[in-house]
Amino acid sequence: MSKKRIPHSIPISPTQQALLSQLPNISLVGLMGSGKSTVGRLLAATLNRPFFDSDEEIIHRTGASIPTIFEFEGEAGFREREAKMIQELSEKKQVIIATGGGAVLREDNRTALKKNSWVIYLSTTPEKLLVRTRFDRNRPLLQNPDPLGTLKKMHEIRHPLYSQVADIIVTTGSGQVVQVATHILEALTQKIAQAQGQPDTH
Ligand SMILES: Nc1ncnc2c1ncn2[C@@H]1O[C@H](COP(=O)(O)OP(=O)(O)O)[C@@H](O)[C@H]1O
Ligand SMILES: O=C(O)C1=C[C@@H](OP(=O)(O)O)[C@@H](O)[C@H](O)C1
Ligand SMILES: [Mg+2]
Repeated sequence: MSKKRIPHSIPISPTQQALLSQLPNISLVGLMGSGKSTVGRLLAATLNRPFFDSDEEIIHRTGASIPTIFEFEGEAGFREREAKMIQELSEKKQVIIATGGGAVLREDNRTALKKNSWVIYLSTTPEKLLVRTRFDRNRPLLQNPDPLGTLKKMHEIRHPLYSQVADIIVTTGSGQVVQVATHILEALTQKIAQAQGQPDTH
């Protein structure tokens, strides 16, 4: 798969920047490979906000990789660490948060995310997700003989939870990372302008 160059940030107008600066936290949810980490980083750079990736924070705190945590503590141990991290990150102000794909499984996590965030669900087909994740050994739940079947099952279970928690649903279909982030910025601008009873700034 050819690696597309992802820019550091997306140019936006000062008016849009000012409008978007009024938003609370922005949290990204969705299945593995939907782009939460990649798109989240780009949004954060564009909006000049700190970026926190739940998985990366866990790795940083424990000094262990996600596969190692799964190996020694099982999925249950990882979910405990994840829940603590989601609670902690949710308390921050004006940040961008990329969650792990399974964060929505716990009601407490969903409540925490909703409390201070506008939540964005990056929705993609299991087939597309497989293409994006198939050579990545860092997702222990997909290291089995039927990762597509796993992604389909996860989609079935989690899609209602992602949808339930989301303020904005973005179907990332064939759109590349920059297009997805641009679309999110437009959707956020429209939504905040609406909330304030102002016309859109485009
Ligand atoms: N919209 C997209 N189009 C193409 N590739 C994408 C898109 N979103 C993410 N990717 C790629 O898919 C892989 C997984 O993305 P990542 O951000 O780690 O997903 P997540 O954090 O949701 O698991 C990365 O290589 C990333 O560059
Ligand atoms: O969907 C999941 O259950 C998981 C998703 C991963 O994060 P990404 O969604 O960023 O890949 C990571 O938290 C862990 O491997 C479990
Ligand atoms: Mg991620």
